[in-house]
Amino acid sequence: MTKTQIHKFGGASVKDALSVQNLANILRNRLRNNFVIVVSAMGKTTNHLENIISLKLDRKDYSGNSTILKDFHLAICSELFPEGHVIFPKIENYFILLHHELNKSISKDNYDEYYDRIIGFGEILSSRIVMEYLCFQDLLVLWQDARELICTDSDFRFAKVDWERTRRNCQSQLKPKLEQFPVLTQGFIGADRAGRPTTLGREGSDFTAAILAGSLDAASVTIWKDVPGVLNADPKIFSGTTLFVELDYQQAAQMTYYGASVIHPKTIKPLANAGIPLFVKSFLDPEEPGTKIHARAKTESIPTFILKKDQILVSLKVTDFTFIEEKHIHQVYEQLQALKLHVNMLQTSAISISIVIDYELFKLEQLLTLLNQDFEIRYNEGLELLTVLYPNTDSVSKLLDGYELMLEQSTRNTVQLVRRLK
Ligand SMILES: Nc1ncnc2c1ncn2[C@@H]1O[C@H](COP(=O)(O)OP(=O)(O)O)[C@@H](O)[C@H]1O
Ligand SMILES: N[C@@H](CC(=O)OP(=O)(O)O)C(=O)O
Repeated sequence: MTKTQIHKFGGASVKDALSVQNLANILRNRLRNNFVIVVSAMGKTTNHLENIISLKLDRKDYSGNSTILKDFHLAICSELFPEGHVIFPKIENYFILLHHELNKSISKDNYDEYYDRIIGFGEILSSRIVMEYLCFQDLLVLWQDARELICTDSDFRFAKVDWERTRRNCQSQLKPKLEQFPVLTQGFIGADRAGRPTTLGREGSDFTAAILAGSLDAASVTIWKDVPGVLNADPKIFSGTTLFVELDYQQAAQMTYYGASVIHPKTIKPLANAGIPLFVKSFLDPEEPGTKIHARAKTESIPTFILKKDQILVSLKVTDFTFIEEKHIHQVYEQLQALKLHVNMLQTSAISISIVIDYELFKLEQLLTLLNQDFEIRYNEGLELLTVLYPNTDSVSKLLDGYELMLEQSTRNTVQLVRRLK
């Protein structure tokens, strides 16, 4: 029996009608049974849905934004399908459902659960359009709701996978279908044990592909991107980048840990555990080999640059004339964990702790409230965290031109700079 292949197409690869046609062309000679297609929301749909949610939270009118989103999807369908195709009433129905959900009440207390009920509409719309288009092109695929497969806890927006149940669902529900047909499903979304929609964290569709691969003992995962593969820096920010032909799991995981957004950070672990290779390929140049991430890769230690924007540097100073001790770090980390905030960089001195965190709605003010009894807190927003792996003098010297250095940390193989535009 042929082993399953998983192919994931992100927002950029389904951002308009031409992209969907390109996706169909990529799949035309590849589709077979035991083949799973995972798709994300089209283009920037998830960001648009996030805007709608925050308008709703602020009790502002979101109807114009929702009309724009509907027209965006209908316009793509108009280019892909003839008038009267079944997709048009389907899209209308999804937007009726979306409005029904949006009409429910939202507050800071139920924000995360509300968010997960709304945000997954992007993936549902996209997967339905892509599936109908493939079938319309005589490329028969079955549509599968990922919420029936990916079982999670109820930690809305950051749900953790229940691996055992997910594997059971994949083996009992998905595998029999796959033996006969290719199946198309959504990334990013799942459901808790009560069937309530959950999500795996922003940009989590790569992770979905890895979860399905692990649960189906797949042969490989391919994620299709708008870049030639994994490069030593984001080509949208840095010039003269170099393609990694191969990476081992550890090097790839390290890059994603520091913020190389080409692969979601949780993607590598399930694949490494099962020894499943990950291919990162360009949907613009599908016959090019891209990057292969696997256990026996010949790795290159070339300078690698990773930039994280929207960073906040928080400095917490003890107020009782003691020095920083383990208990202070423990206290800070406990509150960060409660707020689900991840520390991108930590530095301690005699009397203060400095942490660098991502900007997250409401979170900074909550952190300040939780810690301002015991610490004098200062913070700077709108910063960048630049990590250089395998640095050399040449590669680091120019990184501060035009920037003010706020914090620096180096090890033998890593330099991290927190910088602010002058
Ligand atoms: N080291 C890197 N190599 C290649 N691309 C990178 C790297 N770091 C960041 N990127 C960015 O990742 C983007 C692709 O990932 P992403 O936008 O998440 O794709 P999608 O949402 O379509 O799955 C590229 O367009 C590029 O700007
Ligand atoms: N659509 C979701 C999930 C995702 O993974 O998207 P993409 O594959 O386009 O990064 C998001 O934007 O967060």
